[in-house]
Amino acid sequence: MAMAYLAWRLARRSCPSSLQVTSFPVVQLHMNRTAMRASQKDFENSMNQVKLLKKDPGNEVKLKLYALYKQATEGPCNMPKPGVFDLINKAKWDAWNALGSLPKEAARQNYVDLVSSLSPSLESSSQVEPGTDRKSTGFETLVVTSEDGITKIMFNRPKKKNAINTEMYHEIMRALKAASKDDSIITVLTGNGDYYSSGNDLTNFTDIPPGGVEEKAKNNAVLLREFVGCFIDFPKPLIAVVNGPAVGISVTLLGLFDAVYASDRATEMLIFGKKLTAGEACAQGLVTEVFPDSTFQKEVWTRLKAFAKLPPNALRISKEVIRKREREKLHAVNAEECNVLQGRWLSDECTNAVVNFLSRKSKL
Ligand SMILES: CCCCC/C=C/C(=O)SCCNC(=O)CCNC(=O)[C@H](O)C(C)(C)COP(=O)(O)OP(=O)(O)OC[C@H]1O[C@@H](n2cnc3c(N)ncnc32)[C@H](O)[C@@H]1OP(=O)(O)O
Repeated sequence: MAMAYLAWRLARRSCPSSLQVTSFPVVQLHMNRTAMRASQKDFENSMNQVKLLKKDPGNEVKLKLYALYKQATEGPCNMPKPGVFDLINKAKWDAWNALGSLPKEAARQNYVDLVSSLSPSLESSSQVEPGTDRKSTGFETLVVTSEDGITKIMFNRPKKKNAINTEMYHEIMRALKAASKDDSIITVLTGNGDYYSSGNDLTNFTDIPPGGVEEKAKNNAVLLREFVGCFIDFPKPLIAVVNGPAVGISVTLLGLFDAVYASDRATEMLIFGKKLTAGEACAQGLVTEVFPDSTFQKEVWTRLKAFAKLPPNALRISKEVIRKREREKLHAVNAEECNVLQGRWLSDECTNAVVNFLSRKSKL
């Protein structure tokens, strides 16, 4: 895909000088959390978060929280059953009693999960204890976490090399919109597994609506325009942590990030199907800085943590000043390219390329 204007912008981008670093293994932290049961600390953080709920979660959820809290701290219900007219205490007793012999640890985990699922309705988490790791649920294709001023949006289809299917396009847009409004200072996109992303999921082209391929191409153009538009308009510093190879739309988007850090394991496939190494992409201004794969995560996250301590308003305003002149033009180019692509998706060349890929492993 030739995005001439972006390519021109990228060619002007220079690699900034090094910044100081400290240790910040965010990825490891996240993996440990998911692999283990909720700790007492997680439980206490969740109790604090409940106090910050902006919206009333409703009686059903409050009863569930009460019951899980009692079960986690005292074990199975040990109170005499209240009388039928003591409605409130009876409802609480019923909820607790319904948990039966659920172990304390499981109740603690369920409590943490339940609070985590309520996180979109949390009050500004600037009031949340520093260092608290909040994980947003409700995403099928992403893992979204917020910690130490950094919202991390991680593509999470590693078995498909993080190919972007229709659901993932929508979820990325949703995550970006939420990140633009949350209390994080910077937003990071990265990939889970050995790829950053293999670009558009080519099976997207096989799901043909009743209006046929023309309707499909039109829908794709609308989706792509909105998707790229979210990146053009994103108000906070946006950083790509390119952990492995990047292909197609995932490369094109890099031009809309404020910094792109790449592992030297990353290769990018660009115009004319040429593969660029991360070093070559850096020399061309597409990548800000390249790190050896062995130290990539540690060095990059350390640096990002330092960024996230910078004054948030100054960062936002600087981005606005730098980007506002080009935003209108980028939207115009985006609209034009989506129109062109709508036609290209109906071409024999595109059909053949998709069929060739899908028929490699008899996916057709
Ligand atoms: C709204 C529409 C927007 C359109 C604009 C966007 C345009 C683009 O992004 S164009 C670029 C599209 N991407 C590609 O053409 C890449 C296709 N993939 C590959 O060439 C290769 O898979 C690879 C080089 C990325 C990796 O090769 P390899 O290491 O040999 O691994 P596999 O091919 O076995 O892949 C593992 C697994 O993942 C599936 N997969 C990988 N990429 C995609 C993809 N882009 N779409 C769909 N599926 C993908 C692959 O089929 C394998 O699946 P299984 O066979 O089920 O294991």
